[in-house]
Amino acid sequence: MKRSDRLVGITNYLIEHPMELVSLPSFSTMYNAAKSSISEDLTIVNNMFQQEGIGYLESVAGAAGGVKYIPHLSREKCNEFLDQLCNRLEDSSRLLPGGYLFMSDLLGEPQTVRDIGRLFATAFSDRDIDVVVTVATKGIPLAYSVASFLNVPVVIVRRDPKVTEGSTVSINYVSGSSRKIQTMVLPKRSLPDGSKICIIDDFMKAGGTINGMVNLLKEFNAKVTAIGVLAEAEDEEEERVVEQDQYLSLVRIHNVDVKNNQIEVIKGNILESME
Ligand SMILES: O=P(O)(O)OC[C@H]1C[C@H](OP(=O)(O)OP(=O)(O)O)[C@H](O)[C@@H]1O
Repeated sequence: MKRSDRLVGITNYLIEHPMELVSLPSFSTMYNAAKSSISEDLTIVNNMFQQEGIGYLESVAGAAGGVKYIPHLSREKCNEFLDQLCNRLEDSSRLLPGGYLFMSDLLGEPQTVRDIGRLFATAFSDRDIDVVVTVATKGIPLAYSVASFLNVPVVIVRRDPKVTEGSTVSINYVSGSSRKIQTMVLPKRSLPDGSKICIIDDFMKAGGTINGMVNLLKEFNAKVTAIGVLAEAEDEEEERVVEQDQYLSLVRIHNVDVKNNQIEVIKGNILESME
């Protein structure tokens, strides 16, 4: 097989299997090529990934070694995407009662959801994450996207117990959005003890929902190592229950002026977290 053909195959395989260790011998077998040729191929692919600003190959030495494709958007691509996101969201017709924003159209676009997942994975790929957790419903597509780039499973917290899920753990929390006591439920068998968790949600206002998930996960002796929200809104009435340095947001809803039907949407704090 020619090098040019191998490069197409190797590139596709790595992009399809982010964060997964692939040994050189397995590539040699896949493409019937010497390890030295594969090693040269991987150098070319790594250089191109970095030139394209889509990530890099991490080499793992030793007999059980190999390479991992680490999704990592360049700062330029992150800025470009966040600018587009802010422009699309800064549309006063999206404004909903209570300072909420209609975002379901974005959450229905596979390419937008993929880009959001890739951006969070860029910020979280160096954190030790076993599972991505979200709460039904609007956080679900984002959780799957982030999880696909981190190569980890998704666990979904419900707001009501289902007989089809076995014994469950539940906690009560106040979501600033509805200002009412709500319940969060997670089946006991959902998470191995001590799991390291990335929490993802679409929106954070008072932070009661995020905080609820943090408290629920304490019941599983889980460790929250990353929290990501697509959008955060400043909540005038409610004191934010999640500290600024505990979460990353892609965009921030700023200066909501319901009377004049105006909103300003600016970049969130995610870029500050990246070198
Ligand atoms: O920070 P808080 O003040 O708690 O609000 C953020 C919550 C509220 C809203 O969910 P809902 O629209 O209530 O529920 P769903 O996601 O099922 O649409 C959003 O998806 C976050 O989960």
